[in-house]
Amino acid sequence: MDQQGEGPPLYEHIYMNEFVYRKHVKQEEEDIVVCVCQFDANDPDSACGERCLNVLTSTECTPGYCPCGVYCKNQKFQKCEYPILRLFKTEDRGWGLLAAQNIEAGQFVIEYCGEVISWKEAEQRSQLYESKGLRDAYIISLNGNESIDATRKGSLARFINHSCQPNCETRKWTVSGEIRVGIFAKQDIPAGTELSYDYNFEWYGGAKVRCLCGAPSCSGFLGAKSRGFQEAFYLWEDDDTRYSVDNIPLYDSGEDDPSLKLPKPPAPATGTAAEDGVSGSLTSPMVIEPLNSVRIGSGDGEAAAAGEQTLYSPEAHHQFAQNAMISRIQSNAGCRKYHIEPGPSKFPRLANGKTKTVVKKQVNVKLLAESFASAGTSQELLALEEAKEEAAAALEALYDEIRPAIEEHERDTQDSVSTSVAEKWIEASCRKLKAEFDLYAAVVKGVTGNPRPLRRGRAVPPVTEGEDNGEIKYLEMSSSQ
Ligand SMILES: C[S@@+](CC[C@H](N)C(=O)[O-])C[C@H]1O[C@@H](n2cnc3c(N)ncnc32)[C@H](O)[C@@H]1O
Repeated sequence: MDQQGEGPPLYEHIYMNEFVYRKHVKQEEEDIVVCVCQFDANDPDSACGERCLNVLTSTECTPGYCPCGVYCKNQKFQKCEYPILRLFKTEDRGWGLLAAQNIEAGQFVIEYCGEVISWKEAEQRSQLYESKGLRDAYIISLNGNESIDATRKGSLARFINHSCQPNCETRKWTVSGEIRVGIFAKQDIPAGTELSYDYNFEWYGGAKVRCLCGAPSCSGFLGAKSRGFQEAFYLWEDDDTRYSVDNIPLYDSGEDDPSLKLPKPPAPATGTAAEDGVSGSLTSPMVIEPLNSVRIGSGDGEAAAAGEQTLYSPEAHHQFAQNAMISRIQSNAGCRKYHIEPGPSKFPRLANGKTKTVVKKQVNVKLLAESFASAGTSQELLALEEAKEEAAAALEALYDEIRPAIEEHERDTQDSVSTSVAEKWIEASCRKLKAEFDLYAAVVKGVTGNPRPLRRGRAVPPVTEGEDNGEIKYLEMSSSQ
């Protein structure tokens, strides 16, 4: 929010991205895609309207090359063709941006300009801004390697606030060989309406910031729907009720053997995470994603209390960045095509489209194995558990390895992941599934074929008279029986 009291926030206004750590791509002539539109004075859509090949691929026409010349309508980023917008001070979210004229659904509103920096630089700057107490986040993710930082230099787009029910959305366009981020109207926006889009905040373990968008579907906090945030704060979500770490009743380990007991369902929340009073700094990069992306967020030091990484150590940041990447990739086009997911999802989708956060029950195989009388079964279980863990680790490692490839394909070409990457992934997933299957099959086999409940009177080997006091007894058998 406003760092300078009542005055306008200090930043340098720019109309184009500035390249800080590298030069702007120099587009070769043979790389320029020329459309086949022909200007027709009677057809307003003829000069690079919706049918233009470049428009269809979210690429702007290059001045001097477009057959429609000065009539070309597909150079909106380059010509800064924005509707009239007005900066205003909101009551509770610092500055915001208004439509000062009616805007039509689909209309290009403004480019999100700033300094194009590497992802590493974005991490460092985030830490710096955090340490300086800057509360507002202006860094967005541009592609797998780069971000746009509008903190010091930017366009008016830097003032658009987040909403969980936004009237605008972000889209990526290719302009002269570079990807640029535009804000587009999702719906007709009457003059005087505040503009908003969904930030898809990346959560790095920073402050939990209450979302003040006021939408009925508001998620409570900026980034609350991000995977990392949910993992840190929510264990369970039922329709509109979220059960956070704070709400889970303490389990009394003295009651019985926890490994053999299912977790109790959480008690109804009295103060869900969404009700915690929080404030704090927020300098984590935002992620600008294609429309089908997962939301990602920003958060706070409670993560540390919850056993998560602490704020902004390089390792911690890397860790969170990885988690965040996983969230994004889960829903990108390439992964949908090949059903690539970063392991079994902790957030299954409900019929109403919401996610349900469930705690995966951890079976303590060691204890389970001990409860089988047969030493053979025990050993088999332990060996299979080891195989399962190895396969899971291999899958995780592979995921980290192929993540940049998936991102590159998703972001730069909006295309699917390459077949070889997908095949590698499928192979590793199968290996892990097989290891899991073998383990659980062995457990079942151990239960059905080994510790078999026997009662007197059945056609089973007899037990000694007097032993039958109603208790279930187990008979030692070999696991192959
Ligand atoms: C890109 S800036 C938006 C402009 C900002 N309001 C300003 O005064 O410069 C993003 C920051 O605005 C604030 N913000 C944006 N949307 C918000 C929301 N829905 N609820 C609470 N704070 C919000 C947060 O501090 C966020 O980090």
